[in-house]
Amino acid sequence: MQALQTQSLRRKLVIISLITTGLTLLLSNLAYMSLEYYLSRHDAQNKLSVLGEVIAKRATTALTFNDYDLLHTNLRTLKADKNIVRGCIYDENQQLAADYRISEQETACPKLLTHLQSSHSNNFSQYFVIRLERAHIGTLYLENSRQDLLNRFNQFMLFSVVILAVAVVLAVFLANQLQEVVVRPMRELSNTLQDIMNKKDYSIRASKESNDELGDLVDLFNGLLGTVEEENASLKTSEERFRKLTALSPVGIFQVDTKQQLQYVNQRWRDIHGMDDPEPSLQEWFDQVHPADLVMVQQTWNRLVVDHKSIALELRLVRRDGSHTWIHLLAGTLHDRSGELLGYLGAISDISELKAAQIQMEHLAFYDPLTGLANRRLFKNRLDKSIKSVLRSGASVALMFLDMDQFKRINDTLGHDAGDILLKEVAVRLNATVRENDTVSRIGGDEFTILLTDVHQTSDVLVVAEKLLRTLAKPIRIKGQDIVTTVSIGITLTPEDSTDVNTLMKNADLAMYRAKELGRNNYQFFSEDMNHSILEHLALEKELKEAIQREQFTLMFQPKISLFDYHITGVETLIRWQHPDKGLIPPDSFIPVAEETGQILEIGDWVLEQSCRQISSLIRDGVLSASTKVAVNLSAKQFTDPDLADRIRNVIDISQIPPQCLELEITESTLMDDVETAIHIMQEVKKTGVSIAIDDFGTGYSSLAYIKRFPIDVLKVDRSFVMDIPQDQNDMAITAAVIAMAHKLSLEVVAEGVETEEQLHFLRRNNCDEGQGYLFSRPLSLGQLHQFLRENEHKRQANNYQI
Ligand SMILES: Nc1nc2c(ncn2[C@@H]2O[C@H](COP(=O)(O)O[C@H]3[C@@H](O)[C@H](n4cnc5c(=O)[nH]c(N)nc54)O[C@@H]3COP(=O)(O)O)[C@@H](O)[C@H]2O)c(=O)[nH]1
Repeated sequence: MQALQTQSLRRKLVIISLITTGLTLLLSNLAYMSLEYYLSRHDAQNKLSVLGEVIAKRATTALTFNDYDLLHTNLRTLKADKNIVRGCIYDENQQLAADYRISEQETACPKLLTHLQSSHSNNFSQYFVIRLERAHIGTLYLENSRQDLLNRFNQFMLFSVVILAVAVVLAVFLANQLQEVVVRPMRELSNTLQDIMNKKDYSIRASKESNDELGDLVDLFNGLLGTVEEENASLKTSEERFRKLTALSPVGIFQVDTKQQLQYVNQRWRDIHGMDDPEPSLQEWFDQVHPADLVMVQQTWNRLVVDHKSIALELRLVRRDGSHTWIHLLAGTLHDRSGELLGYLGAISDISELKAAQIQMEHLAFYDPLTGLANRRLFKNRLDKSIKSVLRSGASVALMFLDMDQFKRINDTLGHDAGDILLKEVAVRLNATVRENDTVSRIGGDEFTILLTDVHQTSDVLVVAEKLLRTLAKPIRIKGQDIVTTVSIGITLTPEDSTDVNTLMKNADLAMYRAKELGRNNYQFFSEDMNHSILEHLALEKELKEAIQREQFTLMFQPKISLFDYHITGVETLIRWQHPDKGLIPPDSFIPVAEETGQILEIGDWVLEQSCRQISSLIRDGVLSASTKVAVNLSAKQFTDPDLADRIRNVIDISQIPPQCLELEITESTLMDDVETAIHIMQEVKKTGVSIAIDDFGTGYSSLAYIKRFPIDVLKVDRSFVMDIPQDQNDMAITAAVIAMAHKLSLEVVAEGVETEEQLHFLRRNNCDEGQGYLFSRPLSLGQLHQFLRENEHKRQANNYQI
């Protein structure tokens, strides 16, 4: 059977036919021959039995009477049957009585029955008892030849062989015919298939020649070809679509096989890489990856190759021309239908522009566009990281909060572009002063923060702070002018002061406030006391905001008296805060805060407007003469407000007060901060028609050279010089000199804080023009002022003016 499997179908058919036919014939002939032999032998034995019985009966009488002739005659009847080759009759003594043999060649019957045996092995014999009545009187022996049977058998054998030979020939012929019927269509199918495979033409069909099972097979085969053709067509369409898509795709497509060879790349892929190689390799691709991204790319690629996980990554390529391209790469595994891994398919897109925009956006999100410094967000981020790091390392980090002194004034007077130049220069200087690991940021306006990392002792921070003050104090040349700018610095330390970012920022801010309060251009470390007082400050600021909204302020008026004839020359308006819970709050308690927060501008507007309104009504009512002046205090912030002149004009318009009735009191220290600017502002203010008085004169180290240039009208001698008259000779000398000097400059002189007769006499003796103080009157409400003015006028008219 094994050998059969390697044979052609045609041979198999022939062999199977031959074996089947041969075996069938052989078995049937054998069966038939056996049956025939058995029946013939049975017939011969029957015949021999019948013949033996007849001869034995006939021999009874002859043997009884010892008639041997009759016995021989009896036996000679056996001649009629050619197959009986011997016949022997024995008497009761087993002595041969008569015998017969068909020819002399046959063995003669032995004398004694006991010596009798078959003369030929092919013969068969039979014994018959010869009886008389019941007595055994003799024995008949007959021997029959089988030759006849064998002859018949041989003839049959010969016939069977002939039949078998004919059958085999017939079987071979039929098998050949059968193979033509079965194998030929199959061979045609096979040829058709071979043809299709050679030509790759799935439109070829096998021809159907019969309507049997083979015809069905051809139908099925053609049906299968139809399906294959359809699938092939759709595969071709989809391949064509894929080819077009990849050719037109704005995305670079690539395929890598399991041996890590680049199998396919589209044109866009080449364009992105700037590669012209007809067959670029994966190694060439890896060579193009930016060295800084290489490890990350290899690790990610291994994840795809080893773990078969899809990957997505952004990386830089260094193109052949040296330019950098940012790409986004997506890749995944590619399997066939059975799930077998074919390789990896991926897409890349050029995200350089996107990345540039992203980097720009990130820069905008984390950096100050003007100075390029870190912005508040990035600074807080780094501060947070530093806090975590110092908590681990045990070192310290210092946070500095810097606010430029007088930046607004520079911005307002020289313009915003000058302000920008100044900020940029400050940024450069700050950066140059600290170490590379430290972070400098601009968190808004003129506020900067610095993060000093790795601080081991407070003195380190101190050194940096002093260096910063020195560096920034050097003049900066802007628009042809040397600008000197200073900063106030607040410092807090982590983890000592706090480990919370927002608290640290607040601490440093508070410390910076304190530095400002202490006269600017200095640094202050944060402390809990400071925190407390600044919290109060903040609370006050909040309450002030409400006070402005609800107009909780009121004005007091303090008269100024002519020291020649004691008539009222003017009134100084002094603000009070009518607090709903705390009662009347004096200006010293809230004006500095309002000044710092800028709320003073709103409050100052209100004071100006109310002062002019109320005094103008007094003038209209005839209570005050039209030459009486109303003096309003201006804080430094109000004075440097670029809209000051407009505000004044506006108030004059609203209140209808003559401009010459309004006097602005500006402290000496305000003017001395920046003399040139102060002169410029005063000149602008003077254009409105109002007069200007220098308040608190003598406390601000004024240079006489400057005073000469100031366009002022009045000089108010500070109360501190007047109060010790006549006890303090120095004060008396200074006061006298100031009065004389002012008169030389054609300025009127007002002495503040006149409380005693001695002071009054001294001032009169030294020709001081006017006086103001408790000796004449304390600050009065509007009603009280009304009464005071009436009483004063009565006294004057009665010429009995007595203080
Ligand atoms: N920017 C503004 N500043 C204002 C305004 N109103 C007041 N102020 C300034 O507040 C400071 C304190 O003012 P006040 O508590 O009103 O004190 C004034 C007088 O009450 C006080 N004075 C006057 N005479 C005497 C005296 O004989 N003895 C004595 N002990 N004190 C006296 O002096 C203050 C007025 O001083 P001056 O302004 O220098 O003339 C004060 O600096 C005010 O300027 C405001 O609306 N805006």
